[in-house]
Amino acid sequence: MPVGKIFTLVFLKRNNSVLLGLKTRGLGEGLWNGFGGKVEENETVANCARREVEEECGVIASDLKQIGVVRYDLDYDKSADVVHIFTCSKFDGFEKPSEEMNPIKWYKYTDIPFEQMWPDAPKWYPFMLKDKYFSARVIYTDKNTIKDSIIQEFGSLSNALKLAQ
Ligand SMILES: CNc1ncnc2c1ncn2[C@@H]1O[C@H](COP(=O)(O)OP(=O)(O)OP(=O)(O)O)[C@@H](O)[C@H]1O
Repeated sequence: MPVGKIFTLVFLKRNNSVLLGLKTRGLGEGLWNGFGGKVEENETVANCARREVEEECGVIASDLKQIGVVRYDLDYDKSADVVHIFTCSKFDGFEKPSEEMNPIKWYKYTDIPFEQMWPDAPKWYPFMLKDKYFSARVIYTDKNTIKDSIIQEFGSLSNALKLAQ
């Protein structure tokens, strides 16, 4: 399947909590998620991650670390979307809601609202929360139904990223 859209998704971390926002519009509306969006033309993946965090929750990320990638094979539109996953535990400024993510809330790692999130989140969040390099592949038959998924942990980012190609 050819790769279609490329996204970033960033998780800010503090004291065993992760910052999530409720998406107010578009893709994933009404679901809690990290901060991110489509990589624009002539933009690196890391720059997109930094830009989206600032746009969506007002902080400047200073130690963004890519830890994995999730590849979505969408049977219904015959393309694969790729989401590059980052964590960040140092940032400047105070987090605040935005037009796209409102409200925002720090969730304890043990208290993540999976019932109001994308259905694949529980499969790979455990790796993200522990900052383990991973890649995940999720096959959707329609927008709400996962046909199959494979998650693998890696010793290095470069190996984890092979799935994104
Ligand atoms: C089955 N497919 C998918 N499953 C789970 N999550 C998906 C996804 N496809 C996209 N995502 C998430 O959606 C976020 C923002 O997407 P989105 O609002 O479209 O990006 P962006 O802010 O650039 O949009 P605007 O053009 O500004 O509205 C993006 O970080 C990513 O976490």
